[in-house]
Amino acid sequence: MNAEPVLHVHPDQEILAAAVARRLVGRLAIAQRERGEATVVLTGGTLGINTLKAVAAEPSRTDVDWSRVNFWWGDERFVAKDSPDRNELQARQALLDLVEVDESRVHPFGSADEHATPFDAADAYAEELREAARLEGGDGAQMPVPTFDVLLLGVGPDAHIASLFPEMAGIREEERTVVGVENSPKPPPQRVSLTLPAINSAAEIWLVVAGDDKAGAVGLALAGAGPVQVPAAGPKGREETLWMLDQAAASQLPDSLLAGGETF
Ligand SMILES: O=C1O[C@H](COP(=O)(O)O)[C@@H](O)[C@H](O)[C@H]1O
Repeated sequence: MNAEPVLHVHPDQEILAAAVARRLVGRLAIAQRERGEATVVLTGGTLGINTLKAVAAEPSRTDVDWSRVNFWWGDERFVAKDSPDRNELQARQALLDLVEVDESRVHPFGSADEHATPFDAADAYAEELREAARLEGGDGAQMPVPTFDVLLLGVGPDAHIASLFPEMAGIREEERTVVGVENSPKPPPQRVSLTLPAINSAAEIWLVVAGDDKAGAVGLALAGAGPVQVPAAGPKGREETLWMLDQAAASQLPDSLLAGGETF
């Protein structure tokens, strides 16, 4: 059963990124103690990348054996492999290049150098996820994806998550685990994204959001809007759905919701 959303509000973006980083290190360390490995799904975006920089600066990061962390991505911009727009490149520069990762456990989306279209890249990623699920012995699971311990999501001012935009085909997808995206309202126009059912297979989903330009989207998502109009309303982790916000992003939430959350 999906957990009710949990709300944490931090004073500003910097403190928020540090809090997400500390929590992520702790969660990955626990998963490694329990299962010998840990799996995280990364997000791009300003706060997503700042969180990875905060992990690199976090003293407790040594609690995690980074060579036993599996890295996946929630979405990617369909551009050249060395484009600075790539979420993968930004994540590598922020964290993965600074810790000892095992490259066989790093799973970036294919790039525009490797695939003719974002739809081809989506098919290839779906196959990679299916194979990881098979190796885990999870063939009976509803979605052919491996166990995601933590899946990080940013939220756009239009309430998009990953590369699932309001009213577009991707957010309506119910069968596939990965979709190609064309005509994204946010540049670059071609993208690849996990679908909502794949996202919702994660044990814990953390929506990390900062800035008053996101406050309207956060307010609508937590007020119970529908995911087609407000994609950020859709994520529901199997064990936890955690919203980690700064005060600006939380500024349009009603007092009744804020009272049920934790303010730091
Ligand atoms: O393009 C993207 O945008 C979203 C949100 O980014 P932000 O800078 O507004 O926080 C991000 O979650 C996604 O991964 C990325 O591809």
